[in-house]
Amino acid sequence: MERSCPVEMSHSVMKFIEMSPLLGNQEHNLTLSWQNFTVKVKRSQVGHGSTGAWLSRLISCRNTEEVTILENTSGKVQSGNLVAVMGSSGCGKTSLLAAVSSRIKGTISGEVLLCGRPVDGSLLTRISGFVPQQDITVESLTAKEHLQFMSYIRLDRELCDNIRRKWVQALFLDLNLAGCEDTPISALSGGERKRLSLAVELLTDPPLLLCDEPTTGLDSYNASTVVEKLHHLASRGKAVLCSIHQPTSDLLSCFHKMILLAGGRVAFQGTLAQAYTFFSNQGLFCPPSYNPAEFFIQKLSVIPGEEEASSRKIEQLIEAFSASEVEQSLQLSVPHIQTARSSITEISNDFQKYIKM
Ligand SMILES: Nc1ncnc2c1ncn2[C@@H]1O[C@H](COP(=O)(O)OP(=O)(O)OP(=O)(O)O)[C@@H](O)[C@H]1O
Repeated sequence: MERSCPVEMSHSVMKFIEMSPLLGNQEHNLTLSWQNFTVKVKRSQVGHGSTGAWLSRLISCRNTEEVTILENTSGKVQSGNLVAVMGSSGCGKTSLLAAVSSRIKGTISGEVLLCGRPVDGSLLTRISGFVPQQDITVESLTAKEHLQFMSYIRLDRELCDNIRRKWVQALFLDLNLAGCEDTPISALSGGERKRLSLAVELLTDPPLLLCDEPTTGLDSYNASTVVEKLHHLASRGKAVLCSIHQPTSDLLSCFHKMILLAGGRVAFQGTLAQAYTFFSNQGLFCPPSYNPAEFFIQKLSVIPGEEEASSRKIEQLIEAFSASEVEQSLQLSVPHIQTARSSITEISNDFQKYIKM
């Protein structure tokens, strides 16, 4: 049965309607920062050598070891900014996105701050949307059925069907998906599929968006439509943190800033211009015809056969960056207001306004 709009709407429904400026500008002034952030996880340790491995599997008795996947990282993303997280495979891009939005299990030290104030993980998950690398969908549903279904899961139950439908419609238009509303998910193109995953996260209109490698597996046209959309969302006031694998020069220029990771540590963060300067100051000059993202990532990758030498060079770059002016000014620009940790139940009005549901 359809839920019609009651005369007396609940506070949360009113707030949803008032705060549905997806198609207009949002005036958020949010800074998410993380400081001295270290994440350790437990990993199963299978015995070395074929007998050990075989025995471990046989008796299902694996030891676990604690591995550090992010080490002493600091950084920030602000409303209005699209920030790229880059680095070679396994450097910690996904872990960073998951950790700063409190979506990772492990031993975590350091602090995540919202507008300079320490915040509770449940608040972070509620004010952020996370677009995973791999989506989980029912392939036989059409794009519209999927988004409508997700709207029942994600949005306030009191929201009337008329508003819910309009919101879903607005998202389809906004993400250039209007032509494929009735297409089964299994038949969507890679780009449409990514934009549908983005639409699901935008249902709650979060001020903070985290996207894990949204361009992986897409051709250059579809990759650019996805990144342009993220840029557009940032320009309308969202803070967007997005991991990405070696974007083309054109795609990289859509990002306001970049964070380069190596072995779970920050090797650089700042603008593209600052990256050119930093690497040049280290004697690493990106040739004019070269893709800068590829160049920077290559300099931060361990080269097979030259593990020791390349690891030493990476270590030097990390140390040089932590002593650089860019890093020092970044540290100074992150406010740190000493207050008790804000939780979902005791948040101030400042944060309450960011929560939709
Ligand atoms: N839950 C976990 N348990 C054990 N190891 C983990 C866990 N999560 C991440 N790791 C390890 O941490 C490292 C970083 O992983 P992460 O997925 O963040 O890298 P990435 O940069 O996103 O890689 P890719 O570009 O290949 O997707 C990897 O070596 C990975 O195996």
